[in-house]
Amino acid sequence: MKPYHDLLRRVLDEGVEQHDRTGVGTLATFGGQMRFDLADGFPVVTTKKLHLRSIIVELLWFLRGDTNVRWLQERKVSIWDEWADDKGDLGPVYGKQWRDWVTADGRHIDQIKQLIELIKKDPASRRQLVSAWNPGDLPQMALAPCHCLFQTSVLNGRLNLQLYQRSCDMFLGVPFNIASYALLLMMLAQQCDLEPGVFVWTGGDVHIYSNHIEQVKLQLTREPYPLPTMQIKRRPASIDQYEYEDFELVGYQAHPHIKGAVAV
Ligand SMILES: Nc1nc(=O)c2c([nH]1)NC[C@@H]1CN(c3ccc(C(=O)N[C@@H](CCC(=O)O)C(=O)O)cc3)CN21
Ligand SMILES: O=c1ccn([C@H]2C[C@H](O)[C@@H](COP(=O)(O)O)O2)c(=O)[nH]1
Repeated sequence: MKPYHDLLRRVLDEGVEQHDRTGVGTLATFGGQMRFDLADGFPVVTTKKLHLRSIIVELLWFLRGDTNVRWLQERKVSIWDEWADDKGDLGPVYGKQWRDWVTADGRHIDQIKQLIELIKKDPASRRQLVSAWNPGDLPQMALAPCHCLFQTSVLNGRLNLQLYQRSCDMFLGVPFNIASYALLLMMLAQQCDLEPGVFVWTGGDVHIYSNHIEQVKLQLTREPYPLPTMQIKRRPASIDQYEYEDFELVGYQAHPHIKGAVAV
């Protein structure tokens, strides 16, 4: 996870103080990139223990097309609670845009299904994109999408994926986002009979919240462990049929968890 530590260090060293929407305040830089070759192991932070169950359940929730937190809460995942209304709704966030984007002329587009069909039919296509950024729907969303666009590419029988994340909470959100998209890449590759390749993470406003600075400094004193491997124990018939029990992270060695408050 050297790219992650290097970027944390860069934000600490070069970040400028910024007053942000939440009122907490950040150290911010603009533009950053990290590359993780899945052949080198599964990219999960080892300098603090990550709660991988929340990450897997959240990804399955996106893929269900779900935008209500009840399904997450039934599985003891509370990371979206602060943004939900009293019915548990978040508005047309990721799940809606990925699985049921509604066009101006009333068509319903399943971007994930179309992506898989396109990768299989035309692996050389340079149009393998999924967007959660739907300007018409933004006012109804509880939070504008942070991981807003991703593209895949097939080279030498390997599926690569690049994410564009417009706003990046380096201490809390980004470790979740890296692991989540690495897992999505593995699932897409499995469904398309390809090997997982490189995950490229590209960030816009890359920041550390002022109440995470001490945690980040502690984290950077720790020596990373070798990366674990992620095993998908069966090949479900479609992207809709993965379950939490299908995933096993093997050999995850990590330093103790470090707590940090989420800025709402
Ligand atoms: N400020 C902010 N940062 C984010 O990362 C973020 C948001 N807001 N809003 C929407 C989602 C929700 N996400 C979250 C929210 C909370 C945690 C969090 O508290 N993580 C704890 C463990 C919590 C758990 O697994 O139950 C951690 O220590 O990583 C992580 C991502 C990512 N997003
Ligand atoms: O997956 C996610 C979701 C959210 N974040 C962070 C990035 C920002 O700190 C906030 C969003 O605030 P905006 O004012 O809408 O930019 O949440 C993340 O890192 N990853």
